[in-house]
Amino acid sequence: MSRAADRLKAVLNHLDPSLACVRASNTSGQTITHTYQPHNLRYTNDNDLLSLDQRLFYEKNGFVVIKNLVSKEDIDRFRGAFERICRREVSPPGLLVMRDVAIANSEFVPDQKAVTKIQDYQEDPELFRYCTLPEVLQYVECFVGEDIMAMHTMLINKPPDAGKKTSRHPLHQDLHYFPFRPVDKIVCAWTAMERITRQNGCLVVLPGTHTGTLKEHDYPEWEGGVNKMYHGVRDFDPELPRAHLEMEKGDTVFFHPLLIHGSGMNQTTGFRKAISCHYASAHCFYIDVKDTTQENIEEEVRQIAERKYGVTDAIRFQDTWALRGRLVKGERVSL
Ligand SMILES: CCCC(=O)SCCNC(=O)CCNC(=O)[C@H](O)C(C)(C)COP(=O)(O)OP(=O)(O)OC[C@H]1O[C@@H](n2cnc3c(N)ncnc32)[C@H](O)[C@@H]1OP(=O)(O)O
Ligand SMILES: Nc1ncnc2c1ncn2[C@@H]1O[C@H](COP(=O)(O)OP(=O)(O)OP(=O)(O)O)[C@@H](O)[C@H]1O
Ligand SMILES: O=C(O)CCC(=O)C(=O)O
Ligand SMILES: [Fe+2]
Ligand SMILES: [Mg+2]
Repeated sequence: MSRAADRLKAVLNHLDPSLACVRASNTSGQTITHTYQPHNLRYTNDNDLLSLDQRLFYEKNGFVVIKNLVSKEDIDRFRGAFERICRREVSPPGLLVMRDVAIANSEFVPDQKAVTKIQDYQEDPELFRYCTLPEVLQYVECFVGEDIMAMHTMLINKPPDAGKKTSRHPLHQDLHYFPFRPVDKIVCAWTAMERITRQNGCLVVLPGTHTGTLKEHDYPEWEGGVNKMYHGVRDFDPELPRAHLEMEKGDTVFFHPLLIHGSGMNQTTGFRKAISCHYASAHCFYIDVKDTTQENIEEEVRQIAERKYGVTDAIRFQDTWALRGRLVKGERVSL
């Protein structure tokens, strides 16, 4: 970032919000004038980590990619932990193993369906280390503040498409799954565990959609089938510009829970891996989703809990989150 921008940032931090514009001099003594709109910086905090350009990018687009954030060594360790789970050498409590709806052969276990993702790895110490990495948390703090909960953990192992396009993830907003607010105090960290391209199904985002509202979600009408709980935004404007986020091993994208995103099919023979965690401020609060568009996902979670644990109404949707959430920094307040 330029010196002038640095100085502008310093000015902005001490500015009376009622002022309409600021003037600063650049290094050659010329006066530059910038319009200051306080609401433009509603999504990020200043902790001297994100540059002003990166903050403005997130404010405008709803995501920011940080190159080479997680080390290759750590990623190799996460991969090892994932393989141990696939080989059934370990079975952390609460872990959900999901197999692709169309695939019958696994990467590691013959005669088993391929693991397409594991979810809720909070009791696997090696995998959960990802959620506590200081290099990740320092960025998370820029979005949610100092008291941080790790709410939702996944390792996605997008399989080679079996020919039915079921390896796609429909366009969606993650907030659809979350009964907690405020929305701006939630952020996802998603780290590429290898080189991820359009070929193997990179993340696809609709920049700027984080400024909208939560939309109605349901299963897309795809001929080849859709994975359980992979709801998509019901009406989205197909003309909206898309950004295909091609990333290298270790690159990490932070994105807002209203940002519409998905991923395309994996047209390679390898399994495309990414590890992610959704963080929320520990000051967030639970909401009741009854009579909202989120009722349909609440009902599906209830059915799965019933099938898996034999519980019916004993556990509320909010409780399933309170049980899985883990404090990773500061103080646990209301989540
Ligand atoms: C920000 C958040 C974004 C997201 O989290 S989006 C995705 C959220 N996904 C999830 O929460 C994962 C949901 N998955 C699950 O709960 C389980 O994997 C699932 C689908 C219940 C299967 O559980 P298991 O009991 O381990 O599997 P099973 O082999 O006994 O099958 C039971 C019945 O489920 C079916 N099934 C299995 N995998 C599926 C799939 N991928 N898509 C759709 N249906 C699937 C399977 O055919 C079987 O059906 P049936 O009982 O024979 O009629
Ligand atoms: N009808 C739909 N409803 C919801 N999501 C969709 C629909 N059709 C496609 N998508 C999703 O839109 C996203 C972007 O698809 P797009 O075709 O732009 O990318 P891709 O398939 O990754 O790349 P490429 O165009 O190179 O094949 C993917 O997440 C895909 O799953
Ligand atoms: O890794 C991917 O394909 C995206 C997964 C995703 O967006 C999700 O599970 O919510
Ligand atoms: Fe998502
Ligand atoms: Mg496509």
